[in-house]
Amino acid sequence: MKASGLTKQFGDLTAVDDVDLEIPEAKIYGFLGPNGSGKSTLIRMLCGLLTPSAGEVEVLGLRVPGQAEELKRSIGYMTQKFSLYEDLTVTENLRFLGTVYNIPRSEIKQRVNDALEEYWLTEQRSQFAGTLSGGQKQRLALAGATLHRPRLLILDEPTSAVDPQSRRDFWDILFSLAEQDTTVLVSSHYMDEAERCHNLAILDRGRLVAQGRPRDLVRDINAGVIEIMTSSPRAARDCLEGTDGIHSVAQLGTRLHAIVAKDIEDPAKLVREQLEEADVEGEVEKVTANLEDVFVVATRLNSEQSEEDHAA
Ligand SMILES: Nc1ncnc2c1ncn2[C@@H]1O[C@H](COP(=O)(O)OP(=O)(O)OP(=O)(O)O)[C@@H](O)[C@H]1O
Repeated sequence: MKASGLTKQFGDLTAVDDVDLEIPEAKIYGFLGPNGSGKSTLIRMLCGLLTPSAGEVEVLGLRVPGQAEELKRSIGYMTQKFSLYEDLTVTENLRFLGTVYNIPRSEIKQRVNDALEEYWLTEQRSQFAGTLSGGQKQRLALAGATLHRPRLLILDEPTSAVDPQSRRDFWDILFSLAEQDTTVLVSSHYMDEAERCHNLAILDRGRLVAQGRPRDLVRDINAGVIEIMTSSPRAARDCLEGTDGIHSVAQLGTRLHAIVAKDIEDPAKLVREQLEEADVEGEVEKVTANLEDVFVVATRLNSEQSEEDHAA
């Protein structure tokens, strides 16, 4: 799957700005970005649900926008909003979707039974969808989105309303779908979810600011990451923020992560000196970056680039 020069304008707003992507098949590909960064707009263009203002997509051997109608039959789509009928039972919802997808009548029953089993909903089969728990609703939505066995599955922030255990279960299902040859595109603003994807694109204000395997992104981060263990995180933060060469400081419990510009030769020394000057005690250590650090650096470089573009 390949996209080139993909752009979407809504009036004056460029929601997606000249994005090139190469997405491998039968893998889970994640889109990470804050609210409004263009994730939904981008994935909707990738699967032919939204016509791009410019650019092209080649997916499952079809071209979008030209062959978007044909493509729609091969995709499954699930959004964060529960879109099934609350006053139909689990089975009725799935049967109904079977007819929408034009699955032959003789096959629907078997498919629905298989889906109930695969998505652990057999016990709830006669329950009204509206009375399911958050995690069960989400599995039902996924069962519905995959009933016609799509080769491409699109999930737009699918796990925003469920607890961590349900999220883990959900991801187990996604991995087994990918193993069965389904390409999965998933948008999220959770770092722990992004970490699970085989590949990841980071978006910021419509631009693609980084892409790669999560562990490569973390390894190749363009900055030094310094961890500070301190009993006065507030004071440490105050003295580090605004220091030349320190891009940002994020608090994770009693630890702080300071992201230091890559041209600073000894980032730990810079942090130590700042703390000493402000009389704040703490242990300082250079650490391996995490995805949140990658995200901070990528979005920061993007704002600097935007400012330069603006000034030019
Ligand atoms: N149909 C539309 N008309 C006008 N503006 C739109 C439309 N759809 C999206 N936008 C705007 O485009 C930008 C990107 O929105 P999009 O929904 O793609 O972001 P997102 O990263 O998916 O955000 P979220 O995490 O909040 O879902 C936003 O500023 C949004 O207001």
